[in-house]
Amino acid sequence: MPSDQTLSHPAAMLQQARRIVVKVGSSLVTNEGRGLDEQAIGEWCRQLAALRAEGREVIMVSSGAVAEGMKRLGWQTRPRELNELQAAAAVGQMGLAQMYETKLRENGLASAQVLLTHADLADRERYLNGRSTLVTLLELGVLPVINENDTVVNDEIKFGDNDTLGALVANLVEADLLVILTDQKGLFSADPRKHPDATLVAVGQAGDPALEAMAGGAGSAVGTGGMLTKILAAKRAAGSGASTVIAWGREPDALLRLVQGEVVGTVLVAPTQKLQARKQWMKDHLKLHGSVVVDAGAAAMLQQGGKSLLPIGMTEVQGEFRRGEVIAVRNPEGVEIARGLANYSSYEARQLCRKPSSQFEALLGYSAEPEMVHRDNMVLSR
Ligand SMILES: Nc1ncnc2c1ncn2[C@@H]1O[C@H](COP(=O)(O)OP(=O)(O)O)[C@@H](O)[C@H]1O
Ligand SMILES: N[C@@H](CCC(=O)OP(=O)(O)O)C(=O)O
Repeated sequence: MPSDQTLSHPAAMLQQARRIVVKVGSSLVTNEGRGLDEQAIGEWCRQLAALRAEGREVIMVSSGAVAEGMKRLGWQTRPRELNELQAAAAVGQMGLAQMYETKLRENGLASAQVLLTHADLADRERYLNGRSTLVTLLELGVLPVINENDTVVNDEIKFGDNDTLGALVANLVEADLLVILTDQKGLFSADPRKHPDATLVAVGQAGDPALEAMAGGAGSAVGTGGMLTKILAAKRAAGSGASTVIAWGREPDALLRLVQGEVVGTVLVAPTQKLQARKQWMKDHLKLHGSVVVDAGAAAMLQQGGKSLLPIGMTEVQGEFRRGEVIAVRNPEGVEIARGLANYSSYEARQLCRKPSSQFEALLGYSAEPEMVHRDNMVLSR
């Protein structure tokens, strides 16, 4: 549970956020459907560059492809046919990517376009691939700009829900903070478009069912998820220990003020810390598929050194598993000391036992990660 201290004073949590996912909705990005809002995108990119300069890692999740595509195709009303929505998304995504690339470059940042589907993140192997690509981009100082891959899926444009994608990305990279920028100042006690006397919620606990009751559907013609998907996204993000902020996208310096500890909009604090959340997730969601036995040196590196497991320390591979499945790591006595996601299948792992990474390419025919289980995907057993 967040301490009462964090709930009443979330400043320290905001200041300490190192890895941040920022999501902006269609209505903001496209000026309520009137076309890409160059000034607003430029403003966010300026702030993102400032966050990077402070050493924080940032990922942008941006909607707006359908709305921009409709404008480019001269469509006044949102089509009902899914294939037309998908076509509009394909047209609009070109403009969206181009605009972010230009504005980020103006602020000295390299960018990358990443199009994802929910199914990509549900599949264990693709999850690892997606995670490793995003983490590599962050390490390279490149800012990933993510949207749904609308060409091949249509659930998202049907339900219009990039808020969920933002939360899934926060889960994927184990972000500290998810910031959802929208066209309202935050979560109000009721939809402010219908209830002008509604009051702004400053701080709450992610996952609190009372918040869901306050949230209504979308208020604009281009936004689709409304506040409920944002509240549910906060709950989902909290599953990996990320807190969520819902704030107005045109609030001056919103991102910069947040990381200085100011409560801007609505701050929904995650009830569990990242490490606890990761342990819980491994326990709840994943079935154990096999084990690797390691030598005493490797066991010590894991238990005391805080290191990843390298194949050179492995002595035996037990059971059959695929890349991305959960395996146990056992010490020479057979006692489980850790659990984590395997970077290699059991077939590959048997070839890599006791081998240094310099030989992986010759043994497997391709070069891949030096670790059998990366530290970020591992929890120590007690
Ligand atoms: N309790 C609430 N507080 C604030 N906004 C709400 C609430 N309930 C519903 N809304 C509506 O949600 C809209 C934001 O969602 P949406 O239009 O999907 O935006 P976006 O494109 O940013 O995802 C607001 O314009 C507002 O009308
Ligand atoms: N991925 C699509 C739709 C996503 C969407 O509508 O989300 P949102 O505006 O955040 O509620 C797009 O870029 O238009």
